[in-house]
Amino acid sequence: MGTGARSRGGEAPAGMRNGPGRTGRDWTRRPMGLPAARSASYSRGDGGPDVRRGSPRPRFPGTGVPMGVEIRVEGLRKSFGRQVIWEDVSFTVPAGEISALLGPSGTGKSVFLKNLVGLLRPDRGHVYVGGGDVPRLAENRLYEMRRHFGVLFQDGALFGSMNVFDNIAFPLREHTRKGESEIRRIVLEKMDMVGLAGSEHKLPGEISGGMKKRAGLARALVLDPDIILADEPDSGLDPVRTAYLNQLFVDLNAEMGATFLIVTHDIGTARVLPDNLGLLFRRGLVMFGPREMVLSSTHPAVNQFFNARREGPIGMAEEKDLADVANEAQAPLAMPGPIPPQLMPSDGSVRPSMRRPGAWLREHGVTPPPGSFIDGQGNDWRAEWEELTAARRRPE
Ligand SMILES: Nc1ncnc2c1ncn2[C@@H]1O[C@H](COP(=O)(O)OP(=O)(O)OP(=O)(O)O)[C@@H](O)[C@H]1O
Repeated sequence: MGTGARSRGGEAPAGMRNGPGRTGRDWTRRPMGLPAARSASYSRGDGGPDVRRGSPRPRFPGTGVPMGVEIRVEGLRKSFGRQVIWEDVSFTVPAGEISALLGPSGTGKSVFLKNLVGLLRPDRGHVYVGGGDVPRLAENRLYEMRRHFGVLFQDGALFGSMNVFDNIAFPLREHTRKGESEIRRIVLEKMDMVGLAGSEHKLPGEISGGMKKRAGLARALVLDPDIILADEPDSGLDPVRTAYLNQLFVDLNAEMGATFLIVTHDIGTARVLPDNLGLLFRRGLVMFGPREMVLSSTHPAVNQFFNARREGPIGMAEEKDLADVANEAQAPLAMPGPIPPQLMPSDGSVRPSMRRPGAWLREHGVTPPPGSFIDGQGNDWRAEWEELTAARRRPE
């Protein structure tokens, strides 16, 4: 894949350093009560540059990689009739980074993505993207704004009667005045990127679930979006296909520098793929922040969810009986599982937004859970990082 240079593998970016100021942690101590946080803010700016077409995209410092656009969400609330889905959601999806949003079924993750692109309107609140506030954009500006998003829907959302090529070409024919030869060049390039070369003439009914997802992803990429939203891209995929898809996201982010927000139920994906993690629960955003912050958290819902445990406030029907939660509160605190090394681009280069393993923990005086950063070969990535990345950084 591409030639863009990138080299900043280092500490957490400035705006991400405002996590809780904790000191060394005793893993056996239960935190005082259930934190009731409904929102988390890791704002890195004012909504980013104006991304109307024609303005040059900023680049990651010291690299040739263009940087995507941040999404800043403030005080968002959404209900359907009397059903409040979530409220007071505030956080920033950092530009050019990979973020993942998780939460028990029905907590409104898909509804949240639809609010970001203006397919649904919130009751109140703001979604700032590239100088505009999505819920308040007039229809023509909203149409223009959507060109900055590439959206991968759960099932790929392909038109059954069109072959793969025409499905992927659809946004180019709909949104641009490009000629057919230019469209062909772009479509084949994106098909190649997602490993679908040679499948142009197949109908969606003739390809596997994984191929449909990749076709949906190629279609999301054809307008060179600044932001890619993916709604459960791994649903229905076997673990091997999921691993390939995750690697593809990492490689695409390394190549394009776009901002990725991925909704997933897959804890394995959440633990190794993103730079940032968020959890929706109890009609709000419980936590959003750097992967190491979330995976080392002892917040009961966060700890329970990201370690896939039964013990904690999340029950089968979203919330547990309060008596059960009170009983469990007597038990010693379950230690977060080891934080795995983050997935590297397949060419071994360093993505601009990747942080040195353990950087956030060290900066905040948090002891890593035992066994953290050890890969399948037994290498400790905190020790190996400098050596490995120095050899693998691409020249500018
Ligand atoms: N257009 C709509 N009208 C009314 N209710 C809706 C609409 N869209 C979604 N909902 C409701 O909003 C809630 C959240 O749905 P959503 O699909 O966003 O959940 P989710 O977290 O993505 O779930 P899952 O993980 O199971 O995919 C559900 O109760 C759903 O029924």
